[in-house]
Amino acid sequence: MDKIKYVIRHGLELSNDLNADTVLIFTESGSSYEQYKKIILENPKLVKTGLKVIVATPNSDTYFKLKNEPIIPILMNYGKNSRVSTVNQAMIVLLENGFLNIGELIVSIFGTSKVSISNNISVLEVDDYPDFVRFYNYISSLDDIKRKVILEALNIGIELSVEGREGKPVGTTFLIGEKTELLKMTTPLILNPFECHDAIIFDKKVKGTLKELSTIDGAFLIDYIGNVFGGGRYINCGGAKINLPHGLGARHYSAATITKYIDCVAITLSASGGIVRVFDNGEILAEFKPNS
Ligand SMILES: Nc1ncnc2c1ncn2[C@@H]1O[C@H](COP(=O)(O)OP(=O)(O)OP(=O)(O)O)[C@@H](O)[C@H]1O
Ligand SMILES: [Mn+2]
Repeated sequence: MDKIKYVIRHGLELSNDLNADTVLIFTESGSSYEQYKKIILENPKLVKTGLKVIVATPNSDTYFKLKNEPIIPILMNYGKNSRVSTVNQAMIVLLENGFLNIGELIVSIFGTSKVSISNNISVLEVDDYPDFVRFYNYISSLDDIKRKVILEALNIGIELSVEGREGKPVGTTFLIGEKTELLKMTTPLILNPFECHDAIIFDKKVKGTLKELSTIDGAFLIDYIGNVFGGGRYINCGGAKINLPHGLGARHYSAATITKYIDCVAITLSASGGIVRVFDNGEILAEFKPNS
């Protein structure tokens, strides 16, 4: 039996022994999933009834093939990330899409030719991610479109944290709220790159533009239905009593402050460390460390 099969069978046996709720398989080409199918054909008992099988791939062809399979496929750009940050990113994607619930136990498996069992199989508990759980509870209380806009901005922040720009780390701020209020509380540092453009955050071209423009100073303004209507905006409000951990500077204080003054959500990406933070009502609601 070739090495990948051992790793996957080992992962499935572990999920069985632990009575896991979910098995999360990572595959680029889809070959690990093919191996999984062969193994369960030979040992059907390895997949307990009710076990959720999720297959994550960065390859869109593989993703479309998986869509016809009796599993949950997810397309996520994890590239050459470390296994730990890939699993972290997958947890965020799965929680965002409601594929995982609080209290669940997950066994994640990377089928790979370079067998280093050490980081090919990991056991994760959703509750080990209190930030995710807190954020998950908050985000699931929002109406559908608002939730999707915030998650999309978060995704862009997380991808930017992993990718940087021209090989360098970037920092930026996304403010999601009511247009007139956000415009009132911010001033333009540059001519508005989104002026007279119909820019919707879900549009791939807009996502690319936001990533490209993340190198400029200031914040992006997005309304609750996803229109990106401002960029390079300076948050012009201070004086609120804000308590943040040491080491955070003006980007984070301004993001926290504006969420204290008006009803909006701020998402920051720190240029020093790549941590993505979500602010609501002057506090850090969640921190995501995609590169940890
Ligand atoms: N009031 C503000 N409104 C919008 N953007 C701001 C504001 N203050 C700072 N920034 C942005 O944050 C960038 C970094 O500033 P600073 O280093 O003080 O923040 P920080 O919280 O330490 O963030 P980082 O962790 O990214 O360094 C600035 O170059 C600017 O682009
Ligand atoms: Mn700084």
